[in-house]
Amino acid sequence: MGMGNEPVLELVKVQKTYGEKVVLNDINLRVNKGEFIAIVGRSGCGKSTLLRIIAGLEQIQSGNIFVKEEKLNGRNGMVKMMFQDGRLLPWKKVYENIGLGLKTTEKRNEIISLLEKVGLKEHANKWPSALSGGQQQRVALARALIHEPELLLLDEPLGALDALTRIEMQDLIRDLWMEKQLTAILVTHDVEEAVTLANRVILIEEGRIVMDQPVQLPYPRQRDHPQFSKLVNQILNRILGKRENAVYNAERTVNL
Ligand SMILES: Nc1ncnc2c1ncn2[C@@H]1O[C@H](COP(=O)(O)OP(=O)(O)OP(=O)(O)O)[C@@H](O)[C@H]1O
Repeated sequence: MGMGNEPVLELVKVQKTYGEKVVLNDINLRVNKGEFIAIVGRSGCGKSTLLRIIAGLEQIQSGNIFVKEEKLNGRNGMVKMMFQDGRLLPWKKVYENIGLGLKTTEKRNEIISLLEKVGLKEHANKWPSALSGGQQQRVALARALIHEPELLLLDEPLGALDALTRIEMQDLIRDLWMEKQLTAILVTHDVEEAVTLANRVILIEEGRIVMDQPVQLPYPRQRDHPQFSKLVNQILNRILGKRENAVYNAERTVNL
């Protein structure tokens, strides 16, 4: 993976408030091309708000955001977001959902190729309601990728899926990230998922970045690798803070 020094995203002293409440405070973050960042933290710490800001869906009170060294000002075609619920249009067929916003003939081959890559070639002409939750998320992923975004934002995209489908989707996301040399930011509750996918795990606590942990294990990540569970443990213990005796049980799914 080529992770150069070319910045795709830069946040400088970003502050976000809702009324009196400071939701994000002095956020400084630089993401280089080809990186896969995972953002973790307790519920309500500001993860989704951060992603929505980067997507240009929320205003900030102070600071600056640059995408490809261009100042971000509202929504930007270079950034695409995928949500926990696929947000597919139920009255459009699968291939139409992927091609939303494109002219009918435009990118036809790319749509077909993406359908193949996400394993849905046979389902191109179906309605979204005929697909499983996991398949719908595959469509949502293809829909984000058809625009060849400079930055892919993933807001807990696998949160509603069963454990097995989740692992399959993690593999798919990793493969596409590698193949297309994507730059991605994933918000997740699942520390194991973060360590499976990311080259950096960022922890937010009460609106501040309190940890920026590189993950140097080779891909594909082996969940039974001692370094893997060690790192998962370390991050979980950091999140859990003062509870010193907290022991992570790898057999259990931990939701924060
Ligand atoms: N539109 C809004 N108006 C007021 N407060 C908001 C709004 N959106 C979010 N907040 C508050 O901002 C804080 C951060 O919310 P955010 O959704 O970013 O957290 P999160 O870390 O993504 O949580 P979760 O993991 O539960 O999704 C929370 O205290 C939340 O109540």
